[in-house]
Amino acid sequence: MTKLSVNINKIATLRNSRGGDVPNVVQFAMDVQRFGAQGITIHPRPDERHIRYQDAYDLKPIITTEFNIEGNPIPKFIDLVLDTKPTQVTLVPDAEDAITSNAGWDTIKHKSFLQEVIKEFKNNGIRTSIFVDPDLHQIEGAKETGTDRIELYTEAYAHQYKIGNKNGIEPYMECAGLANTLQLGINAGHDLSLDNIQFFKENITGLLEVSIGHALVAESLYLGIENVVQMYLHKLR
Ligand SMILES: CC(=O)[C@@H](O)[C@H](O)COP(=O)(O)O
Ligand SMILES: NCC(=O)COP(=O)(O)O
Repeated sequence: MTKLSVNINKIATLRNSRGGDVPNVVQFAMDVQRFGAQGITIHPRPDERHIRYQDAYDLKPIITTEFNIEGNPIPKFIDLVLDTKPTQVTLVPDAEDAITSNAGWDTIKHKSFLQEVIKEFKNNGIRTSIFVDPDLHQIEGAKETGTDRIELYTEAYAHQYKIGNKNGIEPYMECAGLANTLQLGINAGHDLSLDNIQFFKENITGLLEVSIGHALVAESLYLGIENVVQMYLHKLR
């Protein structure tokens, strides 16, 4: 079975755009779990433009499923993760000014750094995952870091699928095959959506978890808008 971890960054983006507490990210996380999601993902960024570090502390007590915190392991992030002890930490090499995550780790170049931080998280009972491009050398490098899992960066797959090229799945299938052989757990994320998720799932053996945020929130707006407009019209009769 593949677990669905809902990334709630975009809920925090909406909240922050007005100040105040609407929508409430803690309530949203509770509801999403009640609706069946098997995990909650957050990706606090250093500028706290969406999820704030305080959100991680507020969410921790209400998460009854799996709590996944993603981010670049700068000292402030490492402290947050060690303090809140999520189920899983996903290390992402994103630049401070990146609009969103745009590359996986160079697991060969950063091997000793990754080994060091992964060891610290694992010593504290936190499962580790590292964000990687679908490249066989990077999967081999990931194994050397000691990580429990990899998260396949699916932006390229999503793009190829959107333009009608289903062959875009092939590098992911090869990497998943190697990861399974190396006994690395497989997660995936970035730009996964209702359109492309089923084909990905059907072709990736051993897919343990997907984290989905941007498309899931946009789809929720589209799929919910008719109902909400009708509710307003009803009140205005
Ligand atoms: C690692 C990854 O692909 C996601 O965490 C994604 O980067 C979401 O982050 P933003 O919501 O800041 O775009
Ligand atoms: N790890 C990927 C993630 O959490 C969500 O990415 P996206 O669905 O917002 O692109």
